[in-house]
Parts: sequence; C-alpha cells; structure tokens
Amino acid sequence: MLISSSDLVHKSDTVAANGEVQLARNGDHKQALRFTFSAEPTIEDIRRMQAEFTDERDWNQFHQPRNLLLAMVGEVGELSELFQWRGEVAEGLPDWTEPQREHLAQELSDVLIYLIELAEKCHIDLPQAVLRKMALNRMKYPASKVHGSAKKYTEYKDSSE
Ligand SMILES: Nc1ccn([C@H]2C[C@H](O)[C@@H](COP(=O)(O)OP(=O)(O)OP(=O)(O)O)O2)c(=O)n1
Repeated sequence: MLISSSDLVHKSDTVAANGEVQLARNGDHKQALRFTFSAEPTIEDIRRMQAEFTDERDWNQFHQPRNLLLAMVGEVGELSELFQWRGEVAEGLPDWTEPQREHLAQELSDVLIYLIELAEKCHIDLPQAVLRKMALNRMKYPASKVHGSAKKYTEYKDSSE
C-alpha cells in the first residue's frame, strides 16, 4: 500500500523493528508514531541463549547473583556514557549516526542480558513478575487520577484514602 507522510500520524499507528508501518484508524487523535519490537526472541528465549553461552564457557562459577548485578550496573554505566553531556535527545534519536545507534543497541542488550540472567539466578520468573508489577502500577497510578501528571504516588492527596 502506498502511504503518504500525512497518513503516518494517527493514534495507534506503529512502526515495527523491521521498519514495517502498521496503520490503525481508530480515531482522529494525531500522535507520534509508536515504535514496536519484533515478537522474538522472548525473554525466555534470551534466558536460554545466555544460559547456553554461560554453560559452554564454564562461566556459571562466576555468574552468581551479586556478580551479575555488578556486571549489569557496569553496563548501565556504559549505556549512560552514550548520553552523557549531550543534553536531552528527541525520541527516535534523529541526530544519531548509525554507528552510534548500533553502539546504543549493544549497550542496551548488555544490560538486558545481565538483567535476565540475574533474574534467572535469583529464580525470579521475570515475565510473570513484570505482569504482576504492571498490575500494581496500574492500581497505584489510576489513569483517571494521574493523567498528564508525573508526580510520585505518595504526592497525591486523595480524600477517599
Ligand atoms: N563474564 C562474562 C563476560 C561477558 N558476558 C557477555 C554478556 C554481555 O552481553 C557481554 C559483556 O561483555 P564485556 O564484558 O566484554 O563488555 P562489553 O561488550 O560492554 O565490552 P566493552 O567493555 O569493551 O565495551 O558479554 C558474559 O555473559 N559473561
């Protein structure tokens, strides 16, 4: 389908990681395009692949929870360096070069890989934990109450509480 740039600004339109644009026409609200991920690999896929990587190298002896946490924090530091001193950056990082974007992709991946292995080694079922936490977040921050405000939940004075 041929689409013009003006077609690409509707609520719910998405751009998948492969660049494919998914159009939705469920309202007249105009919003920025929403970026989406590929469906795979899943978090469990990444856990399994990293477990294989670790097993093949006999590295489980080093990959205890505390070491994984420190490794992850180190990678968060490397990730932070990419943004350091640049000032605020716009969504989609329009001013970044492809090598810079690839570097960012690698640092984000390092953080995620260590996070997932840390959860595994702590026997936390991360996908299910995320579901539970998001349900809690929705209860703590009802959209009707907090819409458009970034205040912490403790700052809301609710007469019904
Ligand atoms: N003991 C290790 C070492 C590496 N990795 C994996 C997980 C990370 O995705 C990546 C981290 O590799 P490096 O420690 O070499 O860190 P970087 O890839 O960030 O390299 P650099 O520090 O040179 O930027 O490799 C791992 O699982 N266990």
